[in-house]
Amino acid sequence: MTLRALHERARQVLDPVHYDFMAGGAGEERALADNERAFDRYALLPRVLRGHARRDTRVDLPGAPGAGPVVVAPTAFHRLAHPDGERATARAAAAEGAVLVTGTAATVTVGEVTAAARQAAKDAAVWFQLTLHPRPEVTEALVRRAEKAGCTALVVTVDAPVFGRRPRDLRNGFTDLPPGLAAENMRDLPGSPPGALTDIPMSPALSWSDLDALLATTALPVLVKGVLHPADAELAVAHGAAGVVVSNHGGRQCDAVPAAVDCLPAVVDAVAGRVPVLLDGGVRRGEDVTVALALGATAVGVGRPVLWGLAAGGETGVRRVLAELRDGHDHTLALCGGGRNADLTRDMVVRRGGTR
Ligand SMILES: Cc1cc2nc3c(=O)[nH]c(=O)nc-3n(C[C@H](O)[C@H](O)[C@H](O)COP(=O)(O)O)c2cc1C
Ligand SMILES: O=C(O)C(=O)c1ccccc1
Repeated sequence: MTLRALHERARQVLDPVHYDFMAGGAGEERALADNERAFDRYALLPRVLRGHARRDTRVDLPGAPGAGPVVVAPTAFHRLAHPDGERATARAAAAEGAVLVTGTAATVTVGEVTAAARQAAKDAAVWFQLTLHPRPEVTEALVRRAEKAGCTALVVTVDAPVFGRRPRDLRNGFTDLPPGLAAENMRDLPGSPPGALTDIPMSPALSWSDLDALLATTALPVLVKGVLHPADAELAVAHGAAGVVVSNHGGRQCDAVPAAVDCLPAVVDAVAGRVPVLLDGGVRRGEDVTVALALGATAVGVGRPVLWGLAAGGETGVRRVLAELRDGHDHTLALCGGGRNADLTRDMVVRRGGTR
């Protein structure tokens, strides 16, 4: 099944309210639409006769040496898509050599997620996405859970000082998980009542000093996710981030922002090779991976396509999505005369309908 067919199947099998939660974005969904459209505006200018007989598209990421170039971006509530939820996603990512970012809003505990990943591949890398809690002791408890589970990096989401306003969810009245599902990592945290807690507090009071505090409590590498402005990328590196994720949260936060991939080159320039730069938002085919890497990304994240694969076919569906993106990129790299991702350079990306 193609990625498009998996999406169509997912739309058929999902509760329409949950489909809307996954597919939708903030405001008029302009940022959401632009993430995908932006890739249509880039074209690749292959180089020829480069003599690379073999290819290797693996990348080195914090806590994940030799990982595939496609990372599973953190998305909330996988058990809405499939009864096995994040367990199925973890097995699929591990089997395909992809880093899985599980997180604060997972419906399976981080310990069960890492166990499922390791069962599928003993060297599987799982990262933990963290929503910084206004009370530092809560954040710290989450970090301890991720460390104990064997996560090899943390990803701090910084583009959600407040929750985005999403018209589809407001119209559908989607405010809570169905009975039996919960944000399992949020159970029994310090100062919270025992039992399930689906409410993940966001805080506009957070600042770079909260990142400093986090870095002081963990030895894990910490990536900062949700950077669009090059000055923030510079700050993230200066504060000790091990990586920067260029992302507009899949168009789910501020609707007025540009497509994530359009923000990538300026961030890559600001970071100047000091740490890896990842890109997520709108990656839907192997060629999109190639374009992002040619523009300077070390790896890309995918959100919704993984949810469509999960809803349509559980572990198998997710494996299809990850394999298709990885193999599509490998094939495009070959067509561009490359043997390694580093053979893709920015001069090989031009505007469609013109030359630069
Ligand atoms: C249903 C859904 C839930 C998400 N939940 C989170 C989350 O809990 N934390 C986070 O940092 N990003 C979250 N994201 C954003 C993704 O990590 C990623 O930035 C985005 O999905 C990438 O765009 P794409 O869906 O076009 O690939 C979510 C995205 C979706 C679609
Ligand atoms: O929906 C999202 O984009 C998201 O980031 C999120 C975070 C916490 C709980 C639910 C969703």
